[in-house]
Amino acid sequence: MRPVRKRTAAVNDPAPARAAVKGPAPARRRGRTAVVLLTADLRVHDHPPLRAACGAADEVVPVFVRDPAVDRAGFTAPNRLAFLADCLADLDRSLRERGGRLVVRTGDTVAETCRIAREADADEVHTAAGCTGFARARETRLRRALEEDGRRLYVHDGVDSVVPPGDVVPQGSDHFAVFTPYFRRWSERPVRAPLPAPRTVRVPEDLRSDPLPSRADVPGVSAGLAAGGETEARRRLRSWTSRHLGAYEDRHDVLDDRAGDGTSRLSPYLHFGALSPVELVHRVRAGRAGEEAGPGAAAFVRQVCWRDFHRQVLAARPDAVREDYRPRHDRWRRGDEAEADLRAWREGRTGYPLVDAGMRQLAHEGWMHNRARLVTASFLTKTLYVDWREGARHFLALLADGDVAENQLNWQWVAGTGTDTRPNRVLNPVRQALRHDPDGTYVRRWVPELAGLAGPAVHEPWRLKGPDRAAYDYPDPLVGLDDGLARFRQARGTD
Ligand SMILES: Cc1cc2nc3c(=O)[nH]c(=O)nc-3n(C[C@H](O)[C@H](O)[C@H](O)COP(=O)(O)OP(=O)(O)OC[C@H]3O[C@@H](n4cnc5c(N)ncnc54)[C@H](O)[C@@H]3O)c2cc1C
Repeated sequence: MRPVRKRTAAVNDPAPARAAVKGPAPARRRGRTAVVLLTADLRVHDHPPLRAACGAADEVVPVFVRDPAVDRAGFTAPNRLAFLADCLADLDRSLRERGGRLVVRTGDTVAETCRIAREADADEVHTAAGCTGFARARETRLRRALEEDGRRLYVHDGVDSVVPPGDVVPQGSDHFAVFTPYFRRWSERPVRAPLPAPRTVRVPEDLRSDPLPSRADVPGVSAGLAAGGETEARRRLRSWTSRHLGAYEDRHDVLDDRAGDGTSRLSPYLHFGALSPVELVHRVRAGRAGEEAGPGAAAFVRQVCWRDFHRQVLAARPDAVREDYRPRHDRWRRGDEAEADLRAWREGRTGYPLVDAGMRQLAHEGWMHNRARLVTASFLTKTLYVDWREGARHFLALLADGDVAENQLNWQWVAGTGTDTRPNRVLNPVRQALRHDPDGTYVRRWVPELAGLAGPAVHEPWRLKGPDRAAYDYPDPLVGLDDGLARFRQARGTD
């Protein structure tokens, strides 16, 4: 029996439950049970594996496996564990509303999935395709193990991306290496219709489940971490798109987040699959009742495309998690001085208020505005000339949306080892601050020791002299911007 890779329909399909399928569609039989292995797809709406399993079987086992191998790979962090706990609790509630429940197991994902398939006497397992090397290797092992047991694995594409990696490729290559041509082709692709949540999910009664993890049991969580879960994701999607989407094109780079809504803050929900990117794009393109989707929607959808872009790069080049996508022969600074600079950057004490504000927002919320991510990452990799891997590791230790594809490839983009066509550009943190936080509100919020400095003066405290300067307990800049720039240009051989 061969495993089957399923594709949900790529086009608007009036009957989405009959999505296009590669290979034989399983016919529904009485008494039949299917397992749905959930990974980064913690939702009930627009869930192709769940819909397919509900369509094929009388009883369905939605299972999430807490796998120590994921921890060992170094990609778990308190903020994401807490957010995950929220997502699992919410998913369990949604399944219970539909007559079912979530089954949680702990152990090796492959062994546990096979065990539960045996216990439930399920002859098929449905799961979503992943884009990382880790996920793909796990899929291969699962397929083999299930085959040995006489069971069948269905892997569904298009669950955590709008366009699955590999579906849009340039001639003669397995992926796009530059965003703009990818975006053009991506935009031409019709997007399949989102699938409704199943009305009922019947789960066999006698299956054991470990207790659901709880956010309260996770130590070291950021005080300002958002609540996770599909219900919250859908609430946020509704309220943000109705009130702020229209202004996105103009406001997405505004750092002053007193209003807090220049961007959607949906990234952690997308990371855990609490929100479907397919549904997100549909909703945004559809606009408000009776209105055309405007430039805000177009700018937003373009941003969501970056997510798919990185996923298709990583699927083709799994080594880009750790290796330079485009090596620039960097000899990054190492040693005590570089370590001290890195520490100051992590702690938000570089002496550049915008950089420090971003780093402190990250520590407090487990999230950082995209513009601040760009500035803080450029400062580390270019002005301080410290290896992007160090910065990526720190971001992954804190970000609720910390995602191997998006984090590593954005870091590489900023460091100039990735897909940026201008790899040696350096963002000046003062100019960026004056442009994107002109009144200094963002900085004063996150660097309260400078709150006494009114207006844009907060961006350059080093201009103060004598006792005025001494009144502020805030460090001097780690390095002059001109010196940092000269060091970087020399290292890259562009001076
Ligand atoms: C150094 C660095 C590291 C980053 N690490 C991550 C990460 O680990 N996980 C992550 O999801 N994003 C990452 N990003 C991308 C981006 O900063 C976040 O997706 C965005 O800030 C999330 O906020 P939002 O949901 O309000 O975005 P919005 O502006 O509302 O955008 C909507 C969605 O589009 C997607 N998106 C927007 N910008 C990007 C981008 N540059 N790359 C990929 N997707 C994008 C996100 O899914 C986002 O939720 C990183 C960017 C940089 C520069």
